[in-house]
Amino acid sequence: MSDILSTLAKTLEDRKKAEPETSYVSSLYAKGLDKILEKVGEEAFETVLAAKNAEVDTQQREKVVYETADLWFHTLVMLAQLNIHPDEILSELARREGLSGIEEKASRQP
Ligand SMILES: N=c1c2ncn([C@@H]3O[C@H](COP(=O)(O)OP(=O)(O)OP(=O)(O)O)[C@@H](O)[C@H]3O)c2ncn1[C@@H]1O[C@H](COP(=O)(O)O)[C@@H](O)[C@H]1O
Repeated sequence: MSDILSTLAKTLEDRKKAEPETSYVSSLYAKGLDKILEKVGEEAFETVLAAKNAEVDTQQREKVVYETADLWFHTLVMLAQLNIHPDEILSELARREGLSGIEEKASRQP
């Protein structure tokens, strides 16, 4: 796992013990899963919008990076709230490596 992802995962875990007044992450935990999911949905929408704009205006590229970072960050908060470590997602991606999406779909039970 990249260093930054690993460090962030640890920070998100530590924030479970912090006060909501002093930490944005703790304030999200305190508001609960529904609020975190609302943020994930909001950031996903903003990412899609930025990507669509970047298709016609290459100067919007930075906005895609910024919004995707917001989306990944809030997704990591969601995982932390559910006690799922990002390593589990990376392991799943590693498991799928080399497995063609077309073949995998064709092998699914009807
Ligand atoms: N990577 C991030 C990160 N990315 C985005 N954000 C915050 O996410 C929020 C999302 O922006 P919005 O404009 O949608 O938020 P908002 O309008 O305040 O939200 P609502 O009130 O509408 O829900 C902003 O407050 C950003 O500052 C982040 N906050 C924290 N981190 C990381 O998390 C660590 C712990 O943060 P704290 O818990 O705040 O110490 C930090 O050291 C960083 O490494």
